[in-house]
Amino acid sequence: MATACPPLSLPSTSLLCSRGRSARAGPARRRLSAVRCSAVGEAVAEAASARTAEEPLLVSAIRGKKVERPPVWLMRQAGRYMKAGPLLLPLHFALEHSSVLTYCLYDPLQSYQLLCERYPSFRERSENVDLVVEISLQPWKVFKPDGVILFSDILTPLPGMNIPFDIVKGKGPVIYDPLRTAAAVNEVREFVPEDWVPYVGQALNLLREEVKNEAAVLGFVGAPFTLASYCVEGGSSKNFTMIKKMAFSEPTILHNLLQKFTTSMSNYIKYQVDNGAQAVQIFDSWATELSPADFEEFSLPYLKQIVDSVKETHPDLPLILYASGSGGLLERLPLTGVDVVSLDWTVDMAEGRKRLGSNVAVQGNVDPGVLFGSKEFISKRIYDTVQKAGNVGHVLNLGHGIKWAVEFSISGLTQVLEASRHVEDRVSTNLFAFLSPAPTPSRTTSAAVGTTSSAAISAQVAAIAREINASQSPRLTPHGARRRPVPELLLFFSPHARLLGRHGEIGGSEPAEDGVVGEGEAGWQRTVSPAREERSGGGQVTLEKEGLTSEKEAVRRGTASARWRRSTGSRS
Ligand SMILES: Cc1c2[nH]c(c1CCC(=O)O)Cc1[nH]c(c(CCC(=O)O)c1C)Cc1[nH]c(c(CCC(=O)O)c1C)Cc1[nH]c(c(C)c1CCC(=O)O)C2
Repeated sequence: MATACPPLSLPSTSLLCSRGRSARAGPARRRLSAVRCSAVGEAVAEAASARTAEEPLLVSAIRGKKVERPPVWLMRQAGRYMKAGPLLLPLHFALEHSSVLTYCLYDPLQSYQLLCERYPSFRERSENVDLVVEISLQPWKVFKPDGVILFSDILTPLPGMNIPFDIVKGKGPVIYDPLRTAAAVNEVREFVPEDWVPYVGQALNLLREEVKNEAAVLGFVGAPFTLASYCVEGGSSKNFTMIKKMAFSEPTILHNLLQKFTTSMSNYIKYQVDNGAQAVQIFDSWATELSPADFEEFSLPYLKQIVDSVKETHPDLPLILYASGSGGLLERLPLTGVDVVSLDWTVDMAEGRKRLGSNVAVQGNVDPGVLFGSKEFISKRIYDTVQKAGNVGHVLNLGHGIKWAVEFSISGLTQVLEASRHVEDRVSTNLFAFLSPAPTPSRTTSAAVGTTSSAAISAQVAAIAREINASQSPRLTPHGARRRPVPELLLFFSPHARLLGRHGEIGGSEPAEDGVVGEGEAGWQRTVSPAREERSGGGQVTLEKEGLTSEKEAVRRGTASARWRRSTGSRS
């Protein structure tokens, strides 16, 4: 068998704002809340205890506490749907302490796509700390879901287990030497995350710093059977012929492999939580290819072993189990000991609840295809799901990941405002999470950011709409781009926006040196958070407004060039 490739070591200094970052020497152990994860039934009793700032809504909901609304996040929220073509957004912020009007042509809905162009290798994107943090944060900054999932893959640990793999565009995962013999399985090593994926620990730590407790930082791993299916099949599979052949003719070999994944994924979950993950989802996507009897032999015992091992050292860590198409296995899934079972949309939520029993919370289960529907249709389906799931122990999510073809409808604040007027119950905030970009943390509007009340969101959205109207910005289409309507969307300044802004066509040339990109007239300014600035060795990256004759001109010229300047002056 081929030897495993070493972890990609990418020069993160060439990216984003990471100059001189000092990664933590070791995993920072974070104390999770002392509240034990309890059964849904019991939890109602302790429901009076309100969520604290120490605990994100999602974690509270999983613990069975009564929460003001079901938390929401979307599987595959990082990346997949951010597929639209180039788009230039004129943005208008009146900064509180400055008369300078600041613009941003950075469109986060674009940025995953742009990053893919610049970093076409999935492994590169998912193994570089800066990119992982940036991509993980993109959907959170735009939509403010209650969970921020690490941008990574279930297969990321494979090289560390001596199983070389890659993800090939248009093809998916490829395992170069499929594991089909006892000898090949013997070569598989136990995974030591600290040695092989230090970028995962670093990224999780950074995500916790960035997200604070406004959302839960979610880690994830693949389940043994699902990982084994990729390794034995050599990649994605329709019929799972090879792994079934092994299971039914040489089960000992498969059990040996499953045990290796079990020990390794237990370690990996512990590593993730030690570095900041506040809940971990176990993906057993392909376990449902097994008959119930075979699930009991080839998946269930290993899942249970992982849960037992993790709960022994990390009893408070919420564990979520997802298996797509799990209707036939539903009663068996809680036997793993997980805290949450994620349902797909082929199961009715109310029936699913009954079948799972009261000792487990549920996640799901809106059909991802519903996102192709009208806003009214989406609202109705969300409302149904929330009602059927009940008040306690529900995390609203899709039944599977966002489909490739979905381009989120963010077609205007007016429409969203309209929706907010008509939807007045607790579903409304979830509706916002699905349908609208999160309000922007501009200084003028930051007061309401982070609140979950729909009234506050409406007020903020109205303020943003007024800002946009007042500025009467021209609607632009970038050079060479297909003409399309510009969403009236107010965006944020990401601490990582430098690279993205450049790709958003505000500057044309490559950086000569960190922070210096090119010459031009349009003016931009962004600030680096103190924490990040410290990590980047001090200094502030600014892109300043200079030589503009009008706002309109700034936006127009923004497509051509801009001047980035690195200043080491004071923070603004
Ligand atoms: C296409 C693919 C990859 N890796 C994998 C596939 C599926 C191939 C198949 O159907 O057999 C394997 C995989 N990766 C993940 C799962 C479990 C979830 C599922 O059932 O889809 C599975 C089965 C989690 C994930 N895989 C990824 C995440 C990222 C975090 C998030 O959910 O946003 C997770 C949890 C990211 C990922 N992983 C990959 C890409 C291209 C991306 C980024 C964009 C996208 O979502 O398509 C490569």
